[in-house]
Amino acid sequence: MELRAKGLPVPTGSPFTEEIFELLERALKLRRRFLNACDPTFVTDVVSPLFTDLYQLTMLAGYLRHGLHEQEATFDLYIRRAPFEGGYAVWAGLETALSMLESWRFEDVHLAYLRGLGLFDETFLAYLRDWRFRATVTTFPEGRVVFPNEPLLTVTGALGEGQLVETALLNVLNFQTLVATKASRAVLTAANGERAGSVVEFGARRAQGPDGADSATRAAFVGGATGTSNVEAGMAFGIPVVGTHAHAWVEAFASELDAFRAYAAAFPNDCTLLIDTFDTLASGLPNAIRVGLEMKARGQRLRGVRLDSGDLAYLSRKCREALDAAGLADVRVVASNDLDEFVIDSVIREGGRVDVFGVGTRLVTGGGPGGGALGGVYKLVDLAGTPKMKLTADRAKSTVPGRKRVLRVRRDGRALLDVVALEGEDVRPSQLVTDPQNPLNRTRIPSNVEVEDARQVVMRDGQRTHDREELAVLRDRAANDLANLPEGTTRLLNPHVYRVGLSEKLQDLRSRKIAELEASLHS
Ligand SMILES: Nc1ncnc2c1ncn2[C@@H]1O[C@H](COP(=O)(O)OP(=O)(O)OP(=O)(O)O)[C@@H](O)[C@H]1O
Ligand SMILES: O=P(O)(O)OC[C@H]1O[C@H](OP(=O)(O)OP(=O)(O)O)[C@H](O)[C@@H]1O
Ligand SMILES: O=C(O)c1cccnc1
Repeated sequence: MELRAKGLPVPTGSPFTEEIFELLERALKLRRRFLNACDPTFVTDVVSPLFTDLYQLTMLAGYLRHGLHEQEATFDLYIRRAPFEGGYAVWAGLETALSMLESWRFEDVHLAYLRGLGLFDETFLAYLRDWRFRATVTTFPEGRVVFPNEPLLTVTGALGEGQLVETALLNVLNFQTLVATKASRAVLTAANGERAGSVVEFGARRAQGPDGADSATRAAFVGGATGTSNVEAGMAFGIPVVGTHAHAWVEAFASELDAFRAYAAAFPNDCTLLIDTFDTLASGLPNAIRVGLEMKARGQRLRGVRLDSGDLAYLSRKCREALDAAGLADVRVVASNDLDEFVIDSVIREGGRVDVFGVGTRLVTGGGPGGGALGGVYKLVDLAGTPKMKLTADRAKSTVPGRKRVLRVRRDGRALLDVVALEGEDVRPSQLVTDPQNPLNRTRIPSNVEVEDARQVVMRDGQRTHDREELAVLRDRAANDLANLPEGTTRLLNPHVYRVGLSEKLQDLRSRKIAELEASLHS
């Protein structure tokens, strides 16, 4: 039928009409703003306001029915643990999330689908038709280094608006923060080398779907990767695209030498040769050196050689020695093959001479111990001026009620600790702060420090309060923060635990609330 000609799948017996498919096409176009956090002109496929868990919609319909949807609610988004058993996280995905909040509208096609579920009445669907995100968002700037147990992002506005965006906010911010943090770990480790290496991201083929790949590329760049092999993300976000060639190129020619010469002829200004197709030291390296010298004689430069198997420390040293001895000291050694911060660390400790680390799978999937997913949560902490909290069996892990501010305490520019206080509360040196996970662990804010608000309002009435920030600004912010943490905070193994403390008033509120809830449970 005609609809098939449009390339859209038509389920057998589908109730969809031609008109609805027109609407679907329009909705798909609307989705295109989402990933495009840094270049509003770029068009890519994105998510709609149906990117939510069904229970957000059922709760919202229920709030509407009971007249609660307009009550002013405050939700805090936070993490309970730093990813990768590390000491920090790099806050990423904010621009993406804000683009989404700004653009979400329920189109006819969405409403038609929801109607078809048979769960919702027309009053609710009419409410959704006019639904806009008009709330206030307060958060850390993107790229900032952040810590567990502090509100990273706070939404204040109508209950019905704050509730609906939970799933998408968590999805975007959890994933990009995970990947940016992973990237920063590889980048900091690589930078410790004798010839400080850089990290480029090679993960598209192993990422969780195309949108996962694009988001991961963006986040990896915020975390300090210098380039990507993902061309779509390169275009969307203005990230430098980089690459070598694959084994297939070598296999496609009669010999490795022919393949190298052909690549050099095709890309004289950007030629990095993969030297492990047959035998790295006996064949790949000598052939690459031969081609490098031929290029040099033509006034060109072989840019690099890539190692993709074997002991990368040993082989990179051998490459460096042979390249230097041949007068090709400016040819860089690129390494890839299941890299992560731990392999990079090992290669460097063993005297490896790698200039560029191409990191794929373990970066874009945020894999490794303590990784896989970031467990950020989004909790209601105040409703119509009444602080709210959720109790857990382990009382110390219960949520922290109330509307808050977060302060970063620095000395000589270096971050020392973060204080979570009540909104409007004055925070000064020498005040006591309490560990959110252990009320017995208290400390005083030191003297001779600067105390600054760590978060700012980035969206008011659903509109951004600032222009979009360039990706390069976010990345510089992350690099600068990472360089100004207490010693040991970025260590891979058993890092220093950066202190986050609750102010006295906030701790009092939390204790009172726990006592109240416990009393009501036992009455
Ligand atoms: N010096 C090193 N220290 C620690 N790990 C290393 C070092 N060199 C390489 N590795 C890692 O060792 C693992 C095994 O690499 P190796 O090339 O031997 O096997 P492979 O991955 O099966 O090879 P291939 O990709 O050719 O199938 C890879 O994850 C690689 O990142
Ligand atoms: O190892 P990653 O960190 O994911 O980096 C990307 C990998 O992708 C390519 O390999 P390819 O997909 O061709 O397979 P391979 O593992 O057999 O080399 C490349 O040669 C890297 O090894
Ligand atoms: O350009 C490369 O070398 C590359 C790209 C993707 C994956 N692995 C390697």
